[in-house]
Amino acid sequence: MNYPVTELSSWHALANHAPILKKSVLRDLFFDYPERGHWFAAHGAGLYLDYSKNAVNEETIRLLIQLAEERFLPQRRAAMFSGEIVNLSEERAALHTALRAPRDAMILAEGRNVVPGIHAMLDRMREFSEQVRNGTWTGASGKPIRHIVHIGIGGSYLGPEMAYQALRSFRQKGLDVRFVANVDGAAFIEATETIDPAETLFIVCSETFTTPETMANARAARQWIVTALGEQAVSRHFVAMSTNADAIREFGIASEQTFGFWNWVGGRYSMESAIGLSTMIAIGPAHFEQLLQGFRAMDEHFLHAPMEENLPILMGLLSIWNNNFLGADTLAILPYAHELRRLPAYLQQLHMESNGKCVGEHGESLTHQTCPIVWGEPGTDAQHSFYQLLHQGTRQIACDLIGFCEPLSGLAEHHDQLMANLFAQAEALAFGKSAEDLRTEGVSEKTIPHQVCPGNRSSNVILAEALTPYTLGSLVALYEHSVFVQGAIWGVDSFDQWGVQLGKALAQRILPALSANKMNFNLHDSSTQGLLNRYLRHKMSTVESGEER
Ligand SMILES: O=P(O)(O)OC[C@H]1O[C@H](O)[C@H](O)[C@@H](O)[C@@H]1O
Repeated sequence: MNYPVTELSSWHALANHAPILKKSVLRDLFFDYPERGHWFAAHGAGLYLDYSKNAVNEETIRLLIQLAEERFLPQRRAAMFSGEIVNLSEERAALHTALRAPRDAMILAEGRNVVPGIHAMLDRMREFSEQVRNGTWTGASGKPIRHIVHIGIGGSYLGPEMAYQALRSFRQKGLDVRFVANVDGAAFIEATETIDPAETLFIVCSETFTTPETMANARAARQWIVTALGEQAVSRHFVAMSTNADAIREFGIASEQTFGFWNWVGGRYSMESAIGLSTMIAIGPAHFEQLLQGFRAMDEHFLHAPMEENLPILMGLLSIWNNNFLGADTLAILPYAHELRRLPAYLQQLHMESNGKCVGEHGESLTHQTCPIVWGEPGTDAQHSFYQLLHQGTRQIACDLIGFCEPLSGLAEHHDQLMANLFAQAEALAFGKSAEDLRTEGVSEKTIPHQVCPGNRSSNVILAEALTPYTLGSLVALYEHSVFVQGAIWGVDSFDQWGVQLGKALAQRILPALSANKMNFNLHDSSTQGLLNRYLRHKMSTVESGEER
């Protein structure tokens, strides 16, 4: 397993095969094989994946599957699902799939079945959610809760916010959820300035319960409640999610209002754990169960579908192909659904924290490219900003276009227009527009070079019937497993994130100097010191002149 992927025979074969596909034109591939759109497609767990507009042929898929086998993907997949230690650097299992396992499943972590604990937690979440939703959980002054403020960052925030937006039409009316992640005080102020503390419940989410941003916002929230309602109100207005029960107790939140989870669930894989309490309160336990079923259905598909029909395996392998062999080192996530506008941000963390690594899981330096840069915006908005570069820029950019057959709004005509754009964009990316086409249309010779769209831009289209809790669960699990597949091929530890520690540590070193207005202590390089001095000079001058806002 510790063998560099670049030395495998399938990797060499793919490298030799790539120039043929680089030279091929998608137009010709479709011309030579008119049924291509039908055959280069797969479906499972409510999702349809059309990958025919990637620069691949049957030989490419065969070699990619060979690569997965040579990389022991089926064995690695089994190891993850069965609770083996797959996060080697932290010596942990990665058992997010257990979070959605059925009640009667048995999954062992360190010799103990984790499923009963997960369902006990889900039962408590259900009970609490119902109380908040039906008004029997009241604030300290007896008023029902109308506002939830979810405090957390990274994996303790991006999933819940994405799901809250995505499942807008399933939310309970009269109960809103706001999110505070950034340590910029503006985020807290914006979330709380128009709401009544007596009707507000804070959900503090942090796996470690030590993350400085989350702790600063939680302290601000505590102060906000205490100022308005008194110290005794804290217990009615706070709940917390963490693996660190001691830290929660120290913060002053009682164990009855604490929902734990486990260190074998990584933050970016935790939106269906207790971290999803705000989602459950917003959409209700029944819809949350459908979300879990969607996750579960994709887990089953990933486990059992043959590789050539397996959506996460195909997507993961295509990403490797586009990135490592065709040079498309960024991936644009383009949801054609207003409700999925936070999906690109969610998928950025999922991909880039998981696979943005330059060492392999055994500490060896890697010589091949790993995670693509993930970015994106919803269509059609993005068509009017960066699609110019997708169509005519100098780079190859892999695109995932995601759409739904049914509208969520009552505006059916809008939906046809939205989906027409999705289908058209995938077509335009693949086939472009040639000089001959333009000439036939009578375009002047002078502007032809500017109007030519070269085409041959790879894209996947993911289509589902409707954006429901089930579909969302399935979609998220599809990407989780695709990321796992890519990490397994590259040989990285997809479940640690050591790279985020350094900046955090340096910030903690700088903070005391800023708080104490201390200048010129030359602990830093000239650039950092210059910036600190400039910041402090301005801070001190505004304090002295009383100009502070
Ligand atoms: O949930 P927490 O412990 O507060 O961590 C929040 C986030 O911060 C860390 O720095 C990591 O980058 C993320 O993986 C994590 O999700």
